[in-house]
Amino acid sequence: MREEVALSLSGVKKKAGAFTFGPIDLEIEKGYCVAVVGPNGSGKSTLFRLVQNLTRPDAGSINVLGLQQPEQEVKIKQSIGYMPDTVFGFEEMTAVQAGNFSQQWYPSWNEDRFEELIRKMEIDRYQAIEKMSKGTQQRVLFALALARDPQLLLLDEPTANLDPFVSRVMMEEIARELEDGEKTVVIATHSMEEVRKFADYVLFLHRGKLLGYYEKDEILDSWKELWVEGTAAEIARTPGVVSAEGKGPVRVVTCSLEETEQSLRERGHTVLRVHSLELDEIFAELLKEHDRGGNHHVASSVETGRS
Ligand SMILES: Nc1ncnc2c1ncn2[C@@H]1O[C@H](COP(=O)(O)OP(=O)(O)OP(=O)(O)O)[C@@H](O)[C@H]1O
Repeated sequence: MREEVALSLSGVKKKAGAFTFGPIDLEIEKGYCVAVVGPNGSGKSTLFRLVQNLTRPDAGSINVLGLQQPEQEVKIKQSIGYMPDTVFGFEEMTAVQAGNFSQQWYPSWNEDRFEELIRKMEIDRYQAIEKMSKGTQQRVLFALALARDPQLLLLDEPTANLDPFVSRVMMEEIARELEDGEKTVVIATHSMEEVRKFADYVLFLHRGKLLGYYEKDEILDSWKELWVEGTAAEIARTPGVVSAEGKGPVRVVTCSLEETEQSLRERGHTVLRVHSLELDEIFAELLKEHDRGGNHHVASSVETGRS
């Protein structure tokens, strides 16, 4: 049976000055955590803004939890807990005032949860948000997003400016949100620790384009670094090989370990060692490949679904 879709983008495109987002086709299933990773300016925040109709697309359609943008924008907003990367709209309020303001708009608002988060995040209840440090403002945004008890949480670099202690508390709270598998959580992040800890899927963005949408465990299992006897030129043509560099032994990066190993063996190459790659190393390889003009992993990876 087809799993329910939390978020679907079809042919979505947005031009903003010199930057073009998309066109992007994407489906995120309900109940999973997706990490959106990409260099500065790759379009992570733009994606979040498009989903909420804070930015209007030039083309394409966006569906959130079965509701269509922009026709059902209000219902969509009520189902989303959005933590933006900066405060906007209620800077003069205190955290408590911002909470009171929010609960008028969000029927699922959970005041007990808000109070709990204020306490755990050590937020000053009576200080104006504009007077708070950047990190404390982030804590408020986080508490406001989670207290909405949303079906879809969009977190834009949640721990970016936080000290390690609060960062840890926040990560525990994110883990708690994911516990019952009911919520869909999308996190834009530069933190590979967050990706490792939470993500079921990883969505790679680069210059507004989708470089790939992968199941995290699958990408970690299939992308490997091999050290192989032979020459880079002959090994480069092996199925699955993304790059082959150096001489005796050759450093090979594959996106399809089994296929590459089998093919190398059949052609008489000895694989000396196989190493795991970190997600940021895989991303760097994807970027290099994209810049070389090859993006043959993208189409298949976007279709990759949970079995
Ligand atoms: N309102 C706007 N008008 C014009 N350009 C914009 C606007 N908002 C964003 N951009 C541009 O869109 C591009 C993508 O920005 P976006 O904030 O989505 O990237 P990001 O991946 O979230 O970056 P970061 O990791 O730095 O947060 C950038 O080139 C940015 O300058």
